[in-house]
Amino acid sequence: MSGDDARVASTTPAAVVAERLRITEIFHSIQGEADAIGWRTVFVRLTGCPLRCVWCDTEYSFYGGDWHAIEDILAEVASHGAGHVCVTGGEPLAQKRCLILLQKLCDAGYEVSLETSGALDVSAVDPRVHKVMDLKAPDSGESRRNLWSNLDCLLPHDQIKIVIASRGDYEWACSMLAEHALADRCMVLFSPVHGAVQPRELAEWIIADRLPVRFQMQLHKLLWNDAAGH
Ligand SMILES: C[S@@+](CC[C@H](N)C(=O)[O-])C[C@H]1O[C@@H](n2cnc3c(N)ncnc32)[C@H](O)[C@@H]1O
Ligand SMILES: Nc1nc2[nH]cc(C(=O)O)c2c(=O)[nH]1
Ligand code: SF4
Ligand SMILES: [Mg+2]
Repeated sequence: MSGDDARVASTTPAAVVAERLRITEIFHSIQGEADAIGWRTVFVRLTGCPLRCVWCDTEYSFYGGDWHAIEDILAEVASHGAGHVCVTGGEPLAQKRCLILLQKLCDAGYEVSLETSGALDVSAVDPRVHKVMDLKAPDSGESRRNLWSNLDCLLPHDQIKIVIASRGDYEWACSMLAEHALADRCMVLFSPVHGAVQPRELAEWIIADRLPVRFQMQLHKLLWNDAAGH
């Protein structure tokens, strides 16, 4: 194939349709986490995750799912008429073509957020995307997976989230806050593991220590208990 043929082939509808992602669910709800909390949002949950946080609330996204063409995902997102889209998982960045989805969602004019574990390189994520990047605390069982070089890829509109299961996790989070000057980089969120640490206890620790972080609870769990698809 000549160079020109290759260019034509790469822009045919068949090639576009070939850009597929494995998806667990697409649903329309109220954003329950991070800076866009409260906005009506369409969630695109990608299947698969290389981590196994012990308290993970979306284990149902580890396996299964269905292949969807990116153009079909865009059409389904549009059908809900929301201005915000949240790409989550599973670990969305475990599928390389997630980067294309993020770019196309931004091109379509949505306010796009990406929930990511912090274990995979975020450097190629479209800069228009608001990254919500976890740092995994020790009780998750996955803190060795934190990719610390990701911190230098964060933009002022991004967020760092630490999900806290115990006083030990809290103290680790305080150390990371100081050691990596986290609050100077972007907004930092501390969130209790649902059903583990008492939310009020975490709130009181933050107040007592005068931390420059934003306390966060998962709003969708208050609204709909633990129901999937919300
Ligand atoms: C299910 S994860 C999917 C995206 C990505 N794998 C990650 O870990 O960020 C989305 C968010 O839910 C949080 N999360 C998962 N289980 C939780 C729980 N039991 N309590 C509080 N937050 C939880 C994660 O820490 C993460 O911030
Ligand atoms: N309502 C609602 N808000 C969310 N924000 C982040 C979620 C996630 O699972 O990543 C989530 C979710 O599952 N539901
Ligand atoms: S990285 Fe995210 S999806 Fe994967 S196990 Fe941890 S919380 Fe669950
Ligand atoms: Mg969730």
